[in-house]
Amino acid sequence: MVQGEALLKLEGISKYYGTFKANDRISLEIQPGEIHALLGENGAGKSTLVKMLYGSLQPDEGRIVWQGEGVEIPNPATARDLGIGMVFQHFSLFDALTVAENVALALPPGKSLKQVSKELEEISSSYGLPLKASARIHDLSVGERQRVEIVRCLLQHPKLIIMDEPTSVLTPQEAEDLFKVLRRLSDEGKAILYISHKLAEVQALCQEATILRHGKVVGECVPADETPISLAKMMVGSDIHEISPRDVPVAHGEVMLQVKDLSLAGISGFDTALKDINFMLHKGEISGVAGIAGNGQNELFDAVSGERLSGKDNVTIKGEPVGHLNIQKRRKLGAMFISEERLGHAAVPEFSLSENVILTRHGLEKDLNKGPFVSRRSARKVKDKIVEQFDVRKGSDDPVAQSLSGGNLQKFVLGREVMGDAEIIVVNQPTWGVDAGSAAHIRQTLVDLAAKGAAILVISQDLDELFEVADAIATLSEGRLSPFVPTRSTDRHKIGLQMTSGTVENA
Ligand SMILES: Nc1ncnc2c1ncn2[C@@H]1O[C@H](COP(=O)(O)OP(=O)(O)OP(=O)(O)O)[C@@H](O)[C@H]1O
Repeated sequence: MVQGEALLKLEGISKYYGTFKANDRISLEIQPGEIHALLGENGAGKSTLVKMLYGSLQPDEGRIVWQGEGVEIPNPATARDLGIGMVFQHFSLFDALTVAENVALALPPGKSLKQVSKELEEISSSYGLPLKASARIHDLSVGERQRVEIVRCLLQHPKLIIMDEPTSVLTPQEAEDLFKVLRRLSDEGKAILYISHKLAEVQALCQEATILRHGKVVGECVPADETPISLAKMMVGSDIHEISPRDVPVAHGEVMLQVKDLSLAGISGFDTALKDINFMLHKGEISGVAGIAGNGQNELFDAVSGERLSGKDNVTIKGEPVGHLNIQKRRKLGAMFISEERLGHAAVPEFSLSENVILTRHGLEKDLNKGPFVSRRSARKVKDKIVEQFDVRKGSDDPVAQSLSGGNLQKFVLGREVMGDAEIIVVNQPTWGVDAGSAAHIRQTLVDLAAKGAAILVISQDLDELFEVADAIATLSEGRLSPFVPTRSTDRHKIGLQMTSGTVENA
């Protein structure tokens, strides 16, 4: 590689899905040691672009120049051989295996497990990413799992590391630790391509940014010279909306949802047991449950929604015991549930959007039911309404759910559930992977619904989000829920510490 030469140069890269152009003649340059942000709204084409760099998709047009030479990257193994590593947003580790076994699987064969263990412990301690080679993945926190991914990537000696929303699963303290590691990697000459919707962190960390809109490069900038608002404006092409919070403390109205003495053992070895959970959710109130993923969030959601049954009196909706009732019966009582896992759980991947409307809204929306039949025309109308109100971007009129970008599918699923007259809304990670403009829209929708009297429980790992919308916050740690405290009487630091301490007293 010639001195002063770009590490990576993309020249007019395009990618089509059918006739839809997801990347449109993208050009960008990354220098060695540069932390380069790739920004853009949901569906702007970021994942499509990095998949081509990692060899899991092939460009239809354009050239990838790596260290001064044109290259083809037919598969991830070639990307790794070239020195391009990726830390995935959805962790790709095997739960039942140890750290060393997971790492060994990604390395070329030939090294003994003992050798791999030694190397990984050396690299992990030298970078301040403590890990035990013999630990089983299912015993690790989400932050620790991310460390495994990073160490695994570092063992392949990458010159460029692609990171897709790495802090979305971390506490503020863990995110700070990660930034230290990334700055050190950059000082050592490793470049990082960093995708994030958190614009403040992009400003603190990244030296350069490329902004995509509708598959095209619409700008390049030095993030530190911008503000989160000006960055968001470049991405969206117009001003983004700021949340207008309710400034009056909420008077405690009628109890809409109550969870009482709820303890549930984990079903498999990998679930978290819920331990003596107690709380009340009142009319017009937004309560936020903070916590690091894997501390019982999904189990709590499942128990409240009826995905998993409990004792009859453990859960009540408007005073009626429902612990023994399934999710459809709880929906009929006016409650809506939006799960974290969009594909497969909240939406059927191979179904069109209108078919996905039918899934949760049949029996609730009058027009959808024509006697014993379902009206597809009405389902398409409901779909159009959601798409318009929640600005869902898609490649065709009624595409299958799995073709939407992550953030757009989230907007669709949330829109589907909150349309209509839900009195109680329970939502798990409402804006995970959603861009800044749409996240603001979703949060505003929740605040407005509460102002109209809905009782809302928001389970979220995003503390900024909870501080923006919630009237009261509790933390979930190792299956125990702390008492709710009014948001204005606590702060991010205290809640962040409580999330990691695991010593929370139950209410
Ligand atoms: N397999 C596919 N088939 C058809 N269209 C697709 C497919 N994958 C992505 N798309 C479309 O391509 C566009 C770009 O998607 P991509 O996932 O690259 O966006 P993104 O910028 O990474 O979004 P997000 O921030 O939501 O992850 C979207 O409009 C999406 O609907």
